[in-house]
Amino acid sequence: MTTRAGFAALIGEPNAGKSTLTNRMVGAKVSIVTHKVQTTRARIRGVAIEGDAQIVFVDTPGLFAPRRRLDRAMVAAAWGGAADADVVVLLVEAHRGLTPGVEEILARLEEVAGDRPVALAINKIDRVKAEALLGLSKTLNDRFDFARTFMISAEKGHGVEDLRRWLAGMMPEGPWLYPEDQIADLPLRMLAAEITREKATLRLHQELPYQLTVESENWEERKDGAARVDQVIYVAREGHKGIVLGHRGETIKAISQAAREELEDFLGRKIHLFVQVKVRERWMDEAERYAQMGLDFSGGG
Ligand SMILES: Nc1nc2c(ncn2[C@@H]2O[C@H](COP(=O)(O)OP(=O)(O)OP(=O)(O)O)[C@@H](O)[C@H]2O)c(=O)[nH]1
Repeated sequence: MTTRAGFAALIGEPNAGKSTLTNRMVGAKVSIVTHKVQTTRARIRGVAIEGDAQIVFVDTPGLFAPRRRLDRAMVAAAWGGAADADVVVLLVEAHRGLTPGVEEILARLEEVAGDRPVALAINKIDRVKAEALLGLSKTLNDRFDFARTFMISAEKGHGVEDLRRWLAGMMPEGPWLYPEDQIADLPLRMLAAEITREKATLRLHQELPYQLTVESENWEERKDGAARVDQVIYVAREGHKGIVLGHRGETIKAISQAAREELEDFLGRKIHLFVQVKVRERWMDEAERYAQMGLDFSGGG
């Protein structure tokens, strides 16, 4: 069987319905969390499976109205995410139409999308009359050469299947990017890995900033509502292991404690976090592989 896999970037103004749509396409579990994650830093919203295709929805955090410096960096990352994707979906709210915010996106869409196909999804069609929809579709299609236009209601589910099927067909042929049993909590794993990486970087005072990666290898839901998370901090050399461990393991203890606290705070639930250190000399290759997928775990910027 030929499999397909790739990345789809969802862009749109705040409130356009990106989370609700992801929810619909991916399954209920991740959405609650990814919605929160979306406002911060994770780059994957969720993974959908449609027939033999795997569609990875890439996040575009804080795409609009940058206020602080950090936000500007996030905006750049957001557009970067769109540029790395195989296909871009622009979500526009049916009842709001061509707002200044949508104008702003359209102005940069060509530059960002390059030769990648861009689909238009007019969302919240349950809020307007059919006549209004046709007018809006025409207005928007006059402004940009969309590969397809979908009329959807992410909330009610109308048109979502069509969109997902189309996206699946747009994915390049290739092996699936994530094992099926991991996709439900992938955004959680990534978030947890990013937090630990950040704590390690802070703690190590730039000693090994570009030379460690963090992976959440196991995420286990417990009956009592807590989760057990097993992570590995990978370093490039044997000698680096001691630096991360610290005297009598004090450094890694401090790192995992800080990471656990932030993760618990963020998710509002109890987390049992176990962090190990391992050597992986070829991690640079891995970092490159992730970069090709539009991800950046290396922190090397
Ligand atoms: N009536 C209607 N409401 C919708 C539809 N899709 C989303 N909404 C609502 O629109 C609001 C925003 O939806 P979200 O999915 O959170 O939007 P978002 O684009 O992820 O928002 P940000 O994360 O702030 O960028 C929520 O109250 C949704 O319930 C739809 O098809 N119809």
